[in-house]
Amino acid sequence: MSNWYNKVRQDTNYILEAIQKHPFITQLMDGTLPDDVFRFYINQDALYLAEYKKNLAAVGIKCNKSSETQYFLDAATGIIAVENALHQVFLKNEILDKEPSPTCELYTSYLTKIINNHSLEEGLAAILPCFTIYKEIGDYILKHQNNKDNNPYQDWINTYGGTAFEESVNKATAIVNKYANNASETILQNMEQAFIKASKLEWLFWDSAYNKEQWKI
Ligand SMILES: Cc1ncc(CN)c(N)n1
Repeated sequence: MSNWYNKVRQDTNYILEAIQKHPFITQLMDGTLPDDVFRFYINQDALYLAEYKKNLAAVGIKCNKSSETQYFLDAATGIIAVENALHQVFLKNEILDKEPSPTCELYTSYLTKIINNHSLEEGLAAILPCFTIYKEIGDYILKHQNNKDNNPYQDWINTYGGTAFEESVNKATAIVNKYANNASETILQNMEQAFIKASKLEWLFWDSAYNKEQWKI
């Protein structure tokens, strides 16, 4: 049985490497990322997750098996609740800017478009990098950092490098692989395009946070 995720993971390796080398991630890893940049990111991430949660539920509802639907509904409440709690560690109930950055708007709108207007398989492929890339980055930082005792961003790193997140990522990946196994050649191509686009949007999200992206007008 072929493994769809392993193939697209290889095809998008260059995006993952670009994320690993991005100053947002290198400075997060060595603990020197400016506080205002991280807070900008957390703020935008809170806005992103509020929409992503709905997208997970929408994909889940379209799935054929009730266990798959249940998984995505649980993820929409469970994982997102963990991430929201993580945000509070850093934001400390500070009032959030309610305006999504252009990139945040682009990423959430892209997912909503694919999920609502395209096939279930493409929707599944589009939501997957949000799981897999964060796990990869969490694992990567945990493996390469040498400051676990005094990195101000350690709670963030531990969340995405942790086993609870890993289990959830593995389940999501297994569901997407299952649908890919039964998909036509055209659908497989569309799935790959959606996975690539969402992976690029992950890179863009960190880049936009690093530059504290604003609406130009
Ligand atoms: C933009 C983004 N992508 C992914 C994740 C991990 N759920 C996140 N918190 N934010």
